[in-house]
Amino acid sequence: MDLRVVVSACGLCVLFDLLLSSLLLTQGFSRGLVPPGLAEMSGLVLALWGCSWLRSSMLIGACLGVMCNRQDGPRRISRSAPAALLVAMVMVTFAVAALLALTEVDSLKNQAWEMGLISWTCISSVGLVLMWRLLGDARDTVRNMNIYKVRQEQRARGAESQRSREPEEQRARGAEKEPEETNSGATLGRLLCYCRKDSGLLTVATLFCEAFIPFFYGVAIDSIVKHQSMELFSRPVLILAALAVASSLAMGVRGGVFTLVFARLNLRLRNHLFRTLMKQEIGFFDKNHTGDLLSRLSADVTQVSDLVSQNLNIFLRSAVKASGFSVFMFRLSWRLSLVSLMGFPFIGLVSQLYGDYYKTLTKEVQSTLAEANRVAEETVSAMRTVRSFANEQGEAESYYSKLLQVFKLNRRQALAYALYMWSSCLSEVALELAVLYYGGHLVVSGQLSSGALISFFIYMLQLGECLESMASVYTGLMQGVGAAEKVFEYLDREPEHSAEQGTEEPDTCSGLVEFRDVTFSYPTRPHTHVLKGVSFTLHPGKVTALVGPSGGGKSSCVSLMENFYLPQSGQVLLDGRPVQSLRHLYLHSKVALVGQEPVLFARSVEENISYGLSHVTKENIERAAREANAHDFICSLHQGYATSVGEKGAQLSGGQKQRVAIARALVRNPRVLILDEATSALDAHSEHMVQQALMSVMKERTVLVVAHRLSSVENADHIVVIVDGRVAEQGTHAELMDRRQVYHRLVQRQVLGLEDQDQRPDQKLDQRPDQRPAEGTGRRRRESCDGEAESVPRL
Ligand SMILES: Nc1ncnc2c1ncn2[C@@H]1O[C@H](COP(=O)(O)OP(=O)(O)OP(=O)(O)O)[C@@H](O)[C@H]1O
Repeated sequence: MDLRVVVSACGLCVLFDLLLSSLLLTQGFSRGLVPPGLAEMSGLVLALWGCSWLRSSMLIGACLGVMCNRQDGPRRISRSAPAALLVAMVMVTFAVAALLALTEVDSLKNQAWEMGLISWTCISSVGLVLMWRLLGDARDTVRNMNIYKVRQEQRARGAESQRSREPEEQRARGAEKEPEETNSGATLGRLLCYCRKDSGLLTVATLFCEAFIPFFYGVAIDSIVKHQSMELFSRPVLILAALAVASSLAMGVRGGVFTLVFARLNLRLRNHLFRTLMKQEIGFFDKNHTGDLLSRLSADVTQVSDLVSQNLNIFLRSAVKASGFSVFMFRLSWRLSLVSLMGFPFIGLVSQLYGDYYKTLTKEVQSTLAEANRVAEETVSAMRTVRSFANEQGEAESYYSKLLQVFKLNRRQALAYALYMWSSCLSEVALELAVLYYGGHLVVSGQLSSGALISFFIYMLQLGECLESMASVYTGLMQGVGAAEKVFEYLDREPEHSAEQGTEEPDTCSGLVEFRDVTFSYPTRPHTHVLKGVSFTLHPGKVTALVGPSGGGKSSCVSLMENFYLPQSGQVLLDGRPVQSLRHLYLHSKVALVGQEPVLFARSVEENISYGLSHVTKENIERAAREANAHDFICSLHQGYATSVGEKGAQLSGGQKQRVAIARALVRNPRVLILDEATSALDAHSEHMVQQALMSVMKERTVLVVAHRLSSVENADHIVVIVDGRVAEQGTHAELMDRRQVYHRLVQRQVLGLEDQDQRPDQKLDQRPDQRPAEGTGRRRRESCDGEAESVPRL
């Protein structure tokens, strides 16, 4: 709302408050405070009138504050909202105390003006809180408009030049949307929506019969103290026994329901989150660490399900019980009820402050824990490298430092909890003493029986427990909301480039692939063009080889053919249709990739070969394995095709893994076969065998070979040389050799054996299977210190 409107509204409220309070006061006094004893109360009534001045000065001060400091003022007012709430609560409490004091003097009917002042004090105290909130949320729209215009002009005047000076990584980060400020209420609402399916189960949690127990305790005590009759006494005792049995039964049912709801919610959230992750574009996985994603999927989801199911259960039960107890309390004594209700808002305020603080801490704990998980995950998955560099101690230290950060946050949580417990216990005891004191006064003055006081006291203790549970639910839910906000962040994420958006599914596919003037940069480095206007064609039935120095952009071409990323300009076409317009399943049944670093799943050989296909016969699997020259070694494994290959295929040699990966591609009978250095891990004999086998399957297909070895390139029908993201030259082996340019130089270097000298030892280590990241694309290249991809002169 606009600042000026809110300030004007505040001014009107102040005026009205002062006028009405003064009117009520003067009317009361003009009656001359007739009833005996009421004159003693004049100080109290004057103090109530004084409250209106306090409220008015607070509001006037706040208005002046926001008007003088339009930028920061509302934010500061918003931050001081708990203090304003506290003042308002004190005023309401004071008004209720005044009401109780007046009841001691005369019937309330005879004190209408004083009652009016008390009611108005309560209403206007609530109004104070509302106006405070409005001031906190108010925005100076005129000023914002002006600032917006100035910024627009500045932007138009050459913000571009400044942009070009920004570091690239920073801009890449900026390209990601700024995380919007999250609203706990909205998150909670969404979480509750997830529990909607369990609403039937959750209502069972509201089963209770404890509300009647204290009442019958009072009846039993009165039957002895007042009536001194065993006959009257035994009836309530029997009822109490029956109630005890029923309430223990209800408690058991609630426990079971809670566990069931937790399991159902956990199942739904995890399933939904994993499916959403599967839909994300490959660039998302380049940007986010595996450890972070796994942390969301496991720790955060469990925490959310646990806290939500547990807290919902407690909240529902406590809310129903609390309303039952309140009814009984008001029936026993409305005055005592008012005294006990006076203290609860204060306890609630402490809980809210604690809950908000706890939510912030929880978010920090989650992020730090995710970082610790990432370190652990990275280390464990690269254990061979860690061992070979003898860096176990270093990794343990870096994991420990992350754990220490978590510990420090946990320590703050512990301190906050201790303070919270101390303050809430203190306020509870103060309240109990106040009720006991006032209750004693009522019993002594004959306004209440002793049995009713005992019943009331038990009700109040139980109501306190219920409200405490509800307050702890708030804290617990805030903790769950902190974790849920992170889970929802992923659940809400729409993939920038969805694999599922293609719809076309042509009946025939000849396998003609065209790159038309393709320019491309990775989402993590949006301003570095990896491919710059690349154009070439892959013809059906022909083998095309993509060669060039390392980091030139060969694998990036493969990624685009697989529709892992979208080019910034230009098109990649399959049979004249852009690959992103084709249906996901269709594209990947026609185009099969054997990656540079094939990743196998921790399943059997057979399951790995038939991966992603629902109906594939054993004969087809064996045929593909034979074509990939893998059948013999698979048969020699102890369980043949049923042998498990271990995590990422760790129980197979590099060459065996590559042959299983080739079989996995061939079993789909693809029109386009991409071999991205697919035979690089094979020894000379195996490579020859695989190539012989591939020769026959290549005949009717479009084949793209990304290779470094001369042997796998020279027989290709067409060779495309890619250097620094551009097509440097293309032609057959003979043509390119005749030209004596880039290709010729690359071949010469390999023939002369210079390649090995150019590779540093760490580069060779990079090729260790345990260090290789995901198949095909997720690879990050080695970089020299200045960030440029190095050009190792390989073919
Ligand atoms: N996922 C990625 N995110 C950001 N940059 C990447 C990514 N993958 C590769 N690159 C960069 O893109 C450039 C081209 O890499 P690409 O893998 O296409 O080269 P290549 O010719 O296949 O190299 P090699 O012969 O070593 O396999 C390199 O500079 C590399 O650092």
